[in-house]
Amino acid sequence: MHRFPWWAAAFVALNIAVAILVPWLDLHDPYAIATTRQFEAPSWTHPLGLDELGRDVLSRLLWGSRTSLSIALAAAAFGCIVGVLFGMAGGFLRGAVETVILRSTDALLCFPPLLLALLAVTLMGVGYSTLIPLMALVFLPSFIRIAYASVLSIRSQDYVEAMRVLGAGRVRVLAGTILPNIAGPVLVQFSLAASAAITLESGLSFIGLGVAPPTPTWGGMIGAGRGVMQNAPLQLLWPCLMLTITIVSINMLCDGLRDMLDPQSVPVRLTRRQPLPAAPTAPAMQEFQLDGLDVAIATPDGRSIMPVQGVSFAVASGQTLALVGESGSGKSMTGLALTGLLPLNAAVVGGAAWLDGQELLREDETKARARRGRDIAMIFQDPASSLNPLQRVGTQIEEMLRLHDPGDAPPRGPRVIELLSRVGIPDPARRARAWPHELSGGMRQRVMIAMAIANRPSLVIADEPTTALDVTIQAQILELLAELQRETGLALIFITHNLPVVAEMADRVAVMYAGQIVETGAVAEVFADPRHPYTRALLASAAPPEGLAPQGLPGQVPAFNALPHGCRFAPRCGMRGDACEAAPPPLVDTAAGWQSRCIRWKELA
Ligand SMILES: Nc1ncnc2c1ncn2[C@@H]1O[C@H](COP(=O)(O)OP(=O)(O)OP(=O)(O)O)[C@@H](O)[C@H]1O
Repeated sequence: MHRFPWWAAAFVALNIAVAILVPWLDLHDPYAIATTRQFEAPSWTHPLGLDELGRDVLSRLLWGSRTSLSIALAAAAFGCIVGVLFGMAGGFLRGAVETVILRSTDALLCFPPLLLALLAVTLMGVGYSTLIPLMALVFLPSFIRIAYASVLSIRSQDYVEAMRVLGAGRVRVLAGTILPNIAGPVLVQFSLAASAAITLESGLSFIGLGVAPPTPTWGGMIGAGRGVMQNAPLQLLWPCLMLTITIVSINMLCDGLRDMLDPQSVPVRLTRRQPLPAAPTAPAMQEFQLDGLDVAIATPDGRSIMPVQGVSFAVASGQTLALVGESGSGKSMTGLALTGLLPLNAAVVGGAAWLDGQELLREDETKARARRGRDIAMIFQDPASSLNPLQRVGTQIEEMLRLHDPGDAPPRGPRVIELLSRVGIPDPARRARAWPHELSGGMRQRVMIAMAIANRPSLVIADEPTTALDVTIQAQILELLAELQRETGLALIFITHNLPVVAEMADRVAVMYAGQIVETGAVAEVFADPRHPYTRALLASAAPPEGLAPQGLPGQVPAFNALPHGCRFAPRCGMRGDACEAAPPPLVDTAAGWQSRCIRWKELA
């Protein structure tokens, strides 16, 4: 669960309420002087005692919060609203508007805040009407910069473009789509500005440039307390304490609000229930073997779901295992669990995996990191976002080599060119110096493959590696993967939705449904005679018999927090019977190396 900082919110709310209601509170007069009662100790009548002029400290502290908070919050809010408006306009409209706004911001930044304060006070005198616009001006550039940079980074995102394609006007796109998406950094900046404004106001009051005495302010109280701190340290303690707690609370509150606005900002961490039990002895039958993998994900309501449950398979050296299934069936989570790259809110909670006889799931992060890219490599779906846009492709491949062979290795340039040439990139010496954006999608995926095989891994996990490419390029990339596999003998786990491709290039297939394997076996056998109704339905929707249109599969994959008690596929299955809904079916052997999770598989054959 996102932990909202309730205590911080309560403190800020209380502080603001006191600042507003202080004239109506039953407090001593903060200006009433009693020179004979200087520094009187705390008592029931004066809970925080009296100050150097015999004035009630509690009353001055609470009246001080009215002064300090009103100036700080008004200045930060004013700077925030104006700064965000200008920053968004500059980032969205670009051109002359952008130039004028940015150059004016630069000019403002040339004035040191203290110098600006001295100038303003000299010209306009001390007081609210000077401090609020002055501080707003000091914080304005930071808001303009934050809003401008955030808008620049998201203005070309697909979801912003989609709003424009749908016909939304500029104001609507700015207010409805861009503003909520830049709210996180703006809120953080607001908390910093509000805290800085409280400190600045206190600092100015401390040196006599803020609100004029005898008006109570925290800075004024700190200034007075400093002079007597040897004899009456409490005079300094109370305003400092108030200042510190207020600043910490405002920062925590703004961080909490940012997390609430952005569901992705702090993923819910899964509380690791127990460490994994010791792994059974390595079966070491195949290059790679996975046994009973369970992955749990924490949900925002504080519970957890199991998007991968009891998944087992093996891949021999030089073989390809295809993981297929509808979207959300747990294929990618399985791949990420094997590489130790699960999101923060997910964890492996059961099972064991062996690669070359070494158990992977119990390794600490240092070992797992050393293994990634060396023994296990992963190829992702979209080469455009997998390559670093700011590094030449040759440098990125070199980096991959250096990561696993640091130190005085022989020059890596020739190996980079050899790798580029091996993945079919023409003129590799020149292409090594290209930026990712200068290459086509197919070329970029070839570069990703070159990076994946650079350290000669034993296992490659390719997660829909051709989905982002056009059909002709898809065929070339698949052919390249098959060739490399023949050459190097690597074991390949191929995650895909494309069943004809599976038929073409995989040796074995594991069909996943709602987090479980429902059928697994040799591709030729499973595709010719599927022994689970889900496999049959998938095949019918992908490659229908001659002359028939593809048949869709009615219904939806069940949500992981509302799984059926019995067979997970039963609600969509034309063959379901009472027994199917009564208990979860086990994965049973239907022949050697061929398993199905259907209790009626014989009727299918
Ligand atoms: N970061 C996350 N936080 C919460 N739930 C997640 C997260 N990532 C994945 N899931 C959930 O885990 C389940 C399995 O997701 P996974 O990405 O493994 O599916 P998939 O079979 O690879 O789907 P696709 O083919 O669309 O990539 C899905 O229901 C998804 O909603």
